[in-house]
Amino acid sequence: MTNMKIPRIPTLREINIREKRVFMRIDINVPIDPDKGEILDDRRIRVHSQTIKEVVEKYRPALVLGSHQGRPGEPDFITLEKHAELLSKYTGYNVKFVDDVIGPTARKAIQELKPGEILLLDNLRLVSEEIIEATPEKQSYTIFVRRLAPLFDAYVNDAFATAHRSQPSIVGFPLVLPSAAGPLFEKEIMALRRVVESFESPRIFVLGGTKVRDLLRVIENLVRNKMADRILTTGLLAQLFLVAKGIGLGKENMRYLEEKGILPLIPRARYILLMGAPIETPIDFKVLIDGETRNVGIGEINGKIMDIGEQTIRIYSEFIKDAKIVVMRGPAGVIEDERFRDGTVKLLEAAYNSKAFVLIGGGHLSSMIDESKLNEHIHVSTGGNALLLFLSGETLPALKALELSAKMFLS
Ligand SMILES: Nc1ncnc2c1ncn2[C@@H]1O[C@H](COP(=O)(O)OP(=O)(O)OP(=O)(O)O)[C@@H](O)[C@H]1O
Ligand SMILES: O=C(O)[C@H](O)COP(=O)(O)O
Repeated sequence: MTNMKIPRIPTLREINIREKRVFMRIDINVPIDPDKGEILDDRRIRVHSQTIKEVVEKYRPALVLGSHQGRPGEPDFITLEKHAELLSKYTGYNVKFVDDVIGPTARKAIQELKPGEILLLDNLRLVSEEIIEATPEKQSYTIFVRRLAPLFDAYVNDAFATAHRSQPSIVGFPLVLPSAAGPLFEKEIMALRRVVESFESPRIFVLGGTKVRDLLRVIENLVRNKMADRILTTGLLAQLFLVAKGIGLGKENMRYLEEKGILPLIPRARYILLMGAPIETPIDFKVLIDGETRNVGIGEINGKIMDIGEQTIRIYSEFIKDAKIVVMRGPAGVIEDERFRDGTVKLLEAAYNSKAFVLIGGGHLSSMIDESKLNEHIHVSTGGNALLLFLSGETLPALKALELSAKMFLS
């Protein structure tokens, strides 16, 4: 158990959105094929569609949806036309789309929306202010918020997966509009209580993917709050810790880590190890060399590391099987290529078969779940790093902003 307390946040039962004009922040940031620009997995869109449908049927708001997709400069930074088509398919409503966010076209579309209708704005990160992190107070003065807030009666945050970003669409609106957490957000917080308020151990965290900077912050919190018995590393995080341990990964992998801006994090990773963090690293990898895949031990790495190896899968699976709490975020390998999905799939299988309470987070990782294997011991979060930062003891900016909003509009 940790000394964390989960703040009370306003829900839809506490604000009036019936037939009102509502801005609902969702997170339909989904994995995108870097070459074709196609949506690789629409799980987040399906999950949000269910909630959107419930809200529209229950309250008939004129509902304006906003989400980001990717980050400027990355291949997955695209506009949201395809997202709107899938939202229409899964909600059964004709979800209108406007290729604008705060300009005159968007504002006109918002003002013309009628109760029971749904409009999706374009990628919120097309507005430069949206990629800047600042306090809720500062964000409430952005052009973004000042342009759109006057058009709405209320704001709903259903984007748990972006709750760790102190960006205008997450923390700016709650200070100027009556606000609440959406149904999905509320459900995520209930699941997290199970992990935070339990004594059960061993508590295993399986951390992978590429958002290494975010993950180091999580690990530092986990160590400080004694939240983890073991941290099993995969993805680029595993490579960083191996380098921090002084294990050579070969030129090709070092060059890749440099391109991804990961090498400057080596001292921080070394410090985490010196602090005695329970970090486990792979003992073998699946590599790509001259177009062939091979399983190699960490003493003999050549070729490009693409997934964790067979021995590591076996050892990590044992830890997962014997755990009481398992938290997983980020894939173990380059899952866009089916040759490198074994690590991710096998660790997920260990989680399905474990007696532990399992929390699975992250867009790419969630896209690999076999939904037929899920059971009541498994909560699939829409959040990736938001989930982890919360679990590791950080106050999520979105929760702080909703708490401030409740004090201003609901007390
Ligand atoms: N060894 C590896 N080398 C290069 N890329 C890797 C490796 N292992 C995993 N990846 C990449 O990690 C990416 C996903 O990382 P990310 O941190 O975004 O995970 P996620 O599950 O989407 O979490 P979130 O939802 O928080 O983004 C995939 O695009 C995958 O190709
Ligand atoms: O996938 C996620 O973690 C959320 O959508 C946040 O995305 P970001 O890391 O680009 O802010």
